[in-house]
Amino acid sequence: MVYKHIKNIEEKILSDHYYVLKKMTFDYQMHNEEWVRQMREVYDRGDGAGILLYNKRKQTVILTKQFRMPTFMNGNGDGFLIEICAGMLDKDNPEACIIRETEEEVGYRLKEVKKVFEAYTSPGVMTEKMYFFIGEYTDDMKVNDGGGVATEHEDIEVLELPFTEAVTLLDSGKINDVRTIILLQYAQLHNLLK
Ligand SMILES: Nc1nc2c(ncn2[C@@H]2O[C@H](COP(=O)(O)OP(=O)(O)O[C@H]3O[C@H](CO)[C@@H](O)[C@H](O)[C@@H]3O)[C@@H](O)[C@H]2O)c(=O)[nH]1
Ligand SMILES: [Mg+2]
Repeated sequence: MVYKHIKNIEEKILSDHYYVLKKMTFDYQMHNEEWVRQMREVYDRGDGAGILLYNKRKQTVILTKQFRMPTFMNGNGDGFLIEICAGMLDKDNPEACIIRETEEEVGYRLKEVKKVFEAYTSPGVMTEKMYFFIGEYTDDMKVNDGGGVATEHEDIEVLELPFTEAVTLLDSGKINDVRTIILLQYAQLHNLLK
């Protein structure tokens, strides 16, 4: 595909230790028609999927709590963050990924999930697109205690809490993960637990 506003794209790998950091240099035509040479560092760690798990009968949701180094480096106290269950796609499609992650991280085997939207999570810096889901869980779907993949040293605390409590955490600023904020607000907006 050729676009009129961008040409002469060069890419250089700056780091590929685990995921890939690239330096992208390109000519960009601004709205005033002037061409400028721009440089952007772009981190590519693939795409992801996340899910808000909810139970209408119990009026509960399932969230996770885990240590996140980038937040520890940037003002999040001890570095633990409350999040939706989420993971990276690896080679799966988004739906298969989120069903697998739900079993690994929180221990429920879901039969169906519903995709509610797709969004770029940090569009100035990362290529990542994330697929957002909601899914109903019931106690009989529980197959293990969750916690994440031991061999990868995942150490995930499973939080099952009343939806009202999750909303209180949201309103008091104690939920600081944007993906979690978005899905909890989605649940409020769409009366998911009504
Ligand atoms: N050794 C090593 N392991 C890593 C590194 N980065 C990630 N991992 C490992 O890779 C696995 C990733 O776990 P997932 O559950 O698949 O991903 P996630 O970290 O929860 O990512 C989710 O949330 C991110 C937001 O923070 C999203 O960016 C991502 O798309 C996804 O939704 C974990 O076992 C983690 O330890 C690294 O630099 N080095
Ligand atoms: Mg995860």
